[in-house]
Amino acid sequence: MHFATELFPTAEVTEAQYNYAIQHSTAIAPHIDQHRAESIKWAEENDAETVMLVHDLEAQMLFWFTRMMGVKKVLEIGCFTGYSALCFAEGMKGVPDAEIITLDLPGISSDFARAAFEKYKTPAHPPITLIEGFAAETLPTLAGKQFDLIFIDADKPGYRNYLDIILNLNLLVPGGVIVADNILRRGLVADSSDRNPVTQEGPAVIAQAKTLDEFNKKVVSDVRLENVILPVFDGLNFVRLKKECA
Ligand SMILES: C[S@@+](CC[C@H](N)C(=O)[O-])C[C@H]1O[C@@H](n2cnc3c(N)ncnc32)[C@H](O)[C@@H]1O
Repeated sequence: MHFATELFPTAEVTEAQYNYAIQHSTAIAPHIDQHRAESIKWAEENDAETVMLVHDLEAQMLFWFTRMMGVKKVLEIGCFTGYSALCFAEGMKGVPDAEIITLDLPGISSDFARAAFEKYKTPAHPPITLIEGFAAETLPTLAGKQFDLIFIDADKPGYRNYLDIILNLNLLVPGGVIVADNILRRGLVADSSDRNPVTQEGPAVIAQAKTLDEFNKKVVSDVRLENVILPVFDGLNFVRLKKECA
């Protein structure tokens, strides 16, 4: 049985299922929907890629997941316009001493994100601090801090190094979870043969997928970690640091 094609028989049915899931899942707060619309408009006007934003349903999932885990401290690698960071903030609304640190390169998307964090902040939401610079350089400056949830959604070739830094500097609390996005990269990680039409985009996308494969292999073979990869959106790897590693 071809599991995926049985469950998602055509592109139209898949789209309909995603829309159904969005409509029948707890709605995201209106200001986050508004920020998504503003981000898309901003991206179109500034020649940035709207595809960078997490999917609407993924936004609902990040909010829900933050709530479910009772998260207090979030680290995000890859802020872009701040959309996913606002989802985490909503998930931690009302949680005492909660905080979010998000990393990205200096530039206009970071300026836009910072303005949004200011615009949508309330006394009930945790503060969001955006640190600009190459994540490989800014991550080590967080030594001494620990996070319950780390969302990796930046440059794909960097994932493997970010994981090493996180583990070497104990940035993840034992029992904490890393959520790594895009780890199946449009199917290329599992199948980069000619069967996958994405390969026609050139060798760079295949090389990028190879780095994600290395990340996934490192995760599953590291005895300190336990994980599950879900083939939803562009692929999510949920990675938990075992408690006995404390
Ligand atoms: C997919 S977007 C993040 C989207 C965001 N999580 C959201 O859904 O709202 C990836 C971001 O990673 C940033 N990025 C790329 N390379 C980076 C690096 N070396 N260090 C820090 N950030 C980087 C990009 O500037 C971009 O804004």
